[in-house]
Amino acid sequence: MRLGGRLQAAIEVLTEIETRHRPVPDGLKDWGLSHRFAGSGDRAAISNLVHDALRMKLSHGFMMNGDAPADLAVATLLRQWRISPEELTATLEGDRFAPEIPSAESLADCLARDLAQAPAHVRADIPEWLAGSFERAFGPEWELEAQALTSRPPLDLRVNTLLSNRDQVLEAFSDRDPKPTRLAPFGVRFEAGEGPQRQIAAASEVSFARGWFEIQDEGSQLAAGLVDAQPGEDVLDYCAGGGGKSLAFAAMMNNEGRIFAYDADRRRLAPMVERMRRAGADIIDIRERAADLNGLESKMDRVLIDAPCTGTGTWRRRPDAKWRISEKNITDRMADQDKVLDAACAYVRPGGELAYVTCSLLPEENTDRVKAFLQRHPEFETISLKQRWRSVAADSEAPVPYADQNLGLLLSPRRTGTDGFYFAGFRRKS
Ligand SMILES: C[S@@+](CC[C@H](N)C(=O)[O-])C[C@H]1O[C@@H](n2cnc3c(N)ncnc32)[C@H](O)[C@@H]1O
Repeated sequence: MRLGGRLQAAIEVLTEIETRHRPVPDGLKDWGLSHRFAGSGDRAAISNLVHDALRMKLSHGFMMNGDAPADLAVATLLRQWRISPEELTATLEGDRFAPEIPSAESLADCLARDLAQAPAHVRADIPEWLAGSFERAFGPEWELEAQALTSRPPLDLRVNTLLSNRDQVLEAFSDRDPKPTRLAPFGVRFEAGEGPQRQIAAASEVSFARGWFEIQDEGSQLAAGLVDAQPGEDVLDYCAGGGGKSLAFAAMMNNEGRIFAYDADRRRLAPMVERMRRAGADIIDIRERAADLNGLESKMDRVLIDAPCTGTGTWRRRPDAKWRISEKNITDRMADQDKVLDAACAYVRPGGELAYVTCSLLPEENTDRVKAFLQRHPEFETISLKQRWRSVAADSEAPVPYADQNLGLLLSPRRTGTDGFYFAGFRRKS
C-alpha cells in the first residue's frame, strides 16, 4: 500500500473507533481481517497513524479547525510525521486509494495557526476536567507533563538475571540498536520509531523463549525495585495479575525466599504459570483464592499492592483510554484502592513493609489514597524514599521524583522517561 491507502485506512479505523466506541486494537484487528492483502508493514503504519492521531486529538482538532477522523489523520502526517503540505499533496496526487484532502495552501494555513491561543487543556491534549488534577500532581509543569504523554513509548525489556545478564541480551539484539535503560539497572530499551516504522517484536525471539527477559516498562521495573525484596524474605504480591512484578521479585531475590501471588480475578493469574516456567522463577506460589491466604496474616516481610487504577500513566500506549476516562472511573477505582489497601495491609508483619503502586498520575488515586490510609491505619508510617531511590536508580545523578507533598514518588515520561507510576512505601510499626 502507498501512503494514500494507509491514510484512508487510518480514517476508516478512527471512524469505527469513534462511532462504535470500540477499543483501538479491536478496530485495527477488524480492519485487518477485512483487508487481508495488507502486509505487516502496512498494518504497522496504519496502527501508528491511528495511535498518533489519538495521542494529539485535541491539539490536532484546534490546528485543523475540525476534529473529524480525516482532520486528525492528516494532522498526524503534518505535525507528527513531519510531512510538509506540498510533499503530502504531491504524494497523494493520482493515488486512487487516497482520500480527498485540502489543498497544500489550506494545510499550510492550518499549520500556521498559533497553538498558544488554544485553551491549556487543548495544548496539553487531555480532557478539560482533568487539568486540575494534573496541576495538583505536577504544579506549574503540568502542561509539559501532559504533552510528554502524547509521545510514542519505547519498548523496554527487563533482563531476567536468573538466566541471563544485560550484556547477553544487548548482544542478542545487537542488530536492533538496543540501549541499557538509564534508571532501571536490568533494563534494555528500544526507542520508539518514527512515522511508519515498526517496533521490534521481542516476544517472537529465541532469547525470549529461553527466558532471558520479560517485556516490562522501565517504570514498572523501578516500581518493583523500590519494593526492595531481599533474598530469603516472604513477599505477598496482592494484585499480582499476570505476574510482572512477582517475576521481577523472584530475580531480585535470586530465587531464595517465598513469593505469594494473589489476585481477586484468578483468571488473570493463569499466564503466570507459563511465565514462571520460562523464567526459571521457582519461588512463586500462586494463591487463587482469598481463603488461600489464611495463615499469612501479620507474617509477610513485604506486601505489594499493584493497585487497580485508571492507567493514566500509560496513555502513551493506550491513547484512546485518555478520551474514555470518566469521573465515575476515578471514584470507582478510588473505592477499589481503599478496599485493597485495607485488606492487604493485614498481611504485613510488625516492622515489615507495605508498598502501594499505581500506573496513574492522578493525586486522587495516589497521594489522596495514601493520606486516607494513614488516617485509617495509624499502625503504619511512611518510609523515607530518598535512600531507596538512590539505591534503585542506576543513574546516581537522577533527581528524586517526589510526588505532590513529597508523599511517595511519581515517575512520568517527562521526569523519568518511563510510563507514569506512583510508588508509596509504609512500615508497620513494631
Ligand atoms: C495493575 S493490575 C496488576 C498488574 C500486575 N501486578 C503486573 O505487574 O503484571 C491490578 C490487578 O488488581 C487486581 N484487583 C482488583 N481488585 C482487587 C482486589 N480487591 N483484591 C486483589 N486484587 C484485585 C485486578 O484483577 C488486576 O489484576
